[in-house]
Amino acid sequence: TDTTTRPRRILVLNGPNLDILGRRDPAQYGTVTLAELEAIVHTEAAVHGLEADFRQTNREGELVEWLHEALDDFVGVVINPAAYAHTSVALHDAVEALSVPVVEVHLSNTWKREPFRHVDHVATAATAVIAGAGADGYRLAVAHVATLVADPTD
Ligand SMILES: O=C(O)[C@]1(O)C[C@H](CCCOc2ccccc2)[C@@H](O)[C@H](O)C1
Repeated sequence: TDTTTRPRRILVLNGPNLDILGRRDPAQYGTVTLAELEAIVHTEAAVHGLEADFRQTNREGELVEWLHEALDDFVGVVINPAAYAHTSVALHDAVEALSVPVVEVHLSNTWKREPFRHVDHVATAATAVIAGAGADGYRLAVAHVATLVADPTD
């Protein structure tokens, strides 16, 4: 019998333009970089005995295919869909297909910004949404997924 316990993994997904975070537009997103967000996520995941798989892409279909991995391979998902939150029914449907918790995060408070950011197709399928808390929102999102997936027998 396999007595080794496999680490419980969460998937942390980042959408378009988050790869240039910190290089431009400090007014909206501060000086935080994607690498700094990744460090925050790995640290918080470890606090809860979870392992985070942190990814970024500018391609909508890649986000859809990565979400499909959470059907079998992950206990929870944190996603910053970036601008695709405001446009993508495909991401809505992929999130809706999942049975594991999905927590959406936006660095900025999108409700305080341009009207075109007040549509959020991912939010209408997600378990929870954290917007406007900056980098701390990523930490909070990981902590919330940890709460939702906590094993009572641990
Ligand atoms: O607040 C967020 O996290 C957003 O998801 C960030 C997206 C933008 C990602 C970063 O885009 C940059 C654009 C220029 C310079 C630096 C980052 C934006 O389209 C969403 O409405 C809210």
